[in-house]
Amino acid sequence: MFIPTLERQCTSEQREKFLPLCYDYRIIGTYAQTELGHGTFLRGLETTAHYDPNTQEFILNSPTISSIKWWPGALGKTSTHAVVLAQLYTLGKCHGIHPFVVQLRSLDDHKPLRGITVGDIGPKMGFGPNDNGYLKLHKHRIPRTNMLMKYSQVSPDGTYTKPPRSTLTYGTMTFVRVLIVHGSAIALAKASTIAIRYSAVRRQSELRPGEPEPQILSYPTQQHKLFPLLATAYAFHFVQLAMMKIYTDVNDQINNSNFSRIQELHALSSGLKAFTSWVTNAGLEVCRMSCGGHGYSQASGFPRLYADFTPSCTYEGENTVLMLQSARYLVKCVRDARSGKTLPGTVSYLSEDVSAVHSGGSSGRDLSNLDFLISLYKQRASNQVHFASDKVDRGISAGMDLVGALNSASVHLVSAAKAHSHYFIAKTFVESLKLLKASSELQNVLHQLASVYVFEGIAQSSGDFIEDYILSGSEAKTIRQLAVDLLPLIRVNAVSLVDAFSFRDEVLQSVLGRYDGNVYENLFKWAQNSPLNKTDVHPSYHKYLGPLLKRNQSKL
Ligand SMILES: CC/C=C\C/C=C\C/C=C\C/C=C\CCC(=O)SCCNC(=O)CCNC(=O)[C@H](O)C(C)(C)COP(=O)(O)OP(=O)(O)OC[C@H]1O[C@@H](n2cnc3c(N)ncnc32)[C@H](O)[C@@H]1OP(=O)(O)O
Ligand SMILES: Cc1cc2nc3c(=O)[nH]c(=O)nc-3n(C[C@H](O)[C@H](O)[C@H](O)COP(=O)(O)OP(=O)(O)OC[C@H]3O[C@@H](n4cnc5c(N)ncnc54)[C@H](O)[C@@H]3O)c2cc1C
Repeated sequence: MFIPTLERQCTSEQREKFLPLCYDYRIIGTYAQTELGHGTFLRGLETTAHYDPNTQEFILNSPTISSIKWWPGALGKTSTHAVVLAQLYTLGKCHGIHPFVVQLRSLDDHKPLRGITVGDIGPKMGFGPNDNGYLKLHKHRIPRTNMLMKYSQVSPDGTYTKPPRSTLTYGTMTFVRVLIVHGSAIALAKASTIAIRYSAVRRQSELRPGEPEPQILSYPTQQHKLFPLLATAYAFHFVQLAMMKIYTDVNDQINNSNFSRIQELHALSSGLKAFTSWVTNAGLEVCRMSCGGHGYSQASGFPRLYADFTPSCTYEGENTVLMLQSARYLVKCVRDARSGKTLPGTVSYLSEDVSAVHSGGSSGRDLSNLDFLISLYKQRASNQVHFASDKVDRGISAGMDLVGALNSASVHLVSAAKAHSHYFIAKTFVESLKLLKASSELQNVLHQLASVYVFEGIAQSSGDFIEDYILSGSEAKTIRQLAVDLLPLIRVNAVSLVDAFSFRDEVLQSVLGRYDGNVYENLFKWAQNSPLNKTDVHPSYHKYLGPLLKRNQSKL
């Protein structure tokens, strides 16, 4: 995050000064924004940067215990520098959060500089090798030119020039949220690879006396656990490509001072980061549990995969908060649509009349047609966004201000943002396959994946579709069965579909997910290498177990 911030927020002179040092690893930096007391509420950050025109320096300070920077990756022991986000004060006025480059440690002996107290925040649930750290600033002075001034400036006499958009400071977070969508796709692909390969190797139970124990991948329940997640990994692969394309396009516009789509990008990246990381987080646990006891072993790779992925739901914007950000924009779009404004691409459906006639019992509609089903996802999203938006309007009519009305409707707003994200993902998956240049055989297999993703997505949220009369109960039942009917077809290619991710064993880090399937021998070898097995009799026997046993034996 240190380098992307410099690349996006530096003037050309600052780029020339700082970036070569980063690219050559002559300095190592972190992104120090979160504090002990604030991570979400950025306007509440307390670190200060007061400009001293006499020396043309900024004085950075951590005025309170809650203002200590807390969590930034590699801050504790590794980084020599940080981008520090602080409240900018000049000529007696506060101008809000701005980014500053601060050197933390000497480039000679790596010791913290004067005015800098820095260290590791202590052991965490995962990310063991990462020294997430704390930083306390004691009136630490930096040159004026260390404030990143691409968008806003402080002149030598202290005059402040404001940015074209205050939120441009938040640009790196948007970029990383887009990366996290990719990170979710990768993590779910890894978990699917481990679970499906192991399920092809593992044989368990005797269905009928005398018959060989079946592969657990042959059980419909095992397939129902794993194949929708496999399909989701493919869906997230295509959606991260689409998200990155939108990010790149909008970022190019921003670089040409066209800020018209910055809100749409913020809303989409926030919703997709939250949606994909929540779904992946839950999916990792389903994959682990589908591997039985061995899934719980470190040898499976799941404990580390989960412990290292799960903070994706928290960092770079806590997921609920980001869903609310996305929903806030959707509500605004409903208002714009009602006032006749044209809406941008990813939200244009909110101005369409997607109201459908209740299908009643036997609908005669083709419930296996993906284009038709995507229209139902659209209808569900539009209904939920309009419902939440109407809640906000009713709150305002009842005398609340906008903040109060948004807060009062926030549970529905999160549901609306989830439905919006889900529609975007399902639509993107189906549309991406249409554009894919692939053999008919491959198209057929990928169509099976897209179908099970779309069917299962409806099955798992059938309440949304039935409550709004988008589907009848019997139609929902039919779609649920369509998903189950697909499972044996996907079984045929399941192992090939995870092999296609091409994770090397060294990357997958899983005895269960080994490419050669040689699990049991390698589990035993792995166990023998466990530190506890260095000696047959563990040293603790002589200190504790031995005396205990001998003392009690003497009583026999
Ligand atoms: C292949 C890759 C694989 C894996 C890699 C993936 C990941 C690993 C990489 C890195 C991850 C490691 C560590 C994580 C690092 C961090 O966590 S850095 C710190 C992250 N912190 C946050 O994200 C803070 C979240 N909080 C916020 O963003 C804001 O506080 C808020 C938006 C929640 C609230 O802002 P407020 O100003 O208080 O409130 P608001 O009134 O809602 O917002 C004001 C207006 O600003 C707009 N806005 C907010 N954010 C943005 C943005 N980013 N871009 C554009 N616009 C934004 C908002 O929409 C409001 O606009 P209005 O027009 O409605 O007024
Ligand atoms: C592994 C890891 C690495 C990190 N790396 C970095 C880093 O490199 N740099 C950095 O600056 N930070 C980093 N962070 C910090 C991270 O960005 C924050 O933890 C994150 O932004 C969440 O903020 P918070 O911790 O204040 O949570 P909080 O916002 O306190 O969340 C707690 C609860 O409050 C709820 N909540 C908060 N606000 C609202 C609201 N307005 N409406 C409804 N509910 C709300 C949330 O939904 C959540 O349930 C890292 C964190 C972790 C775990």
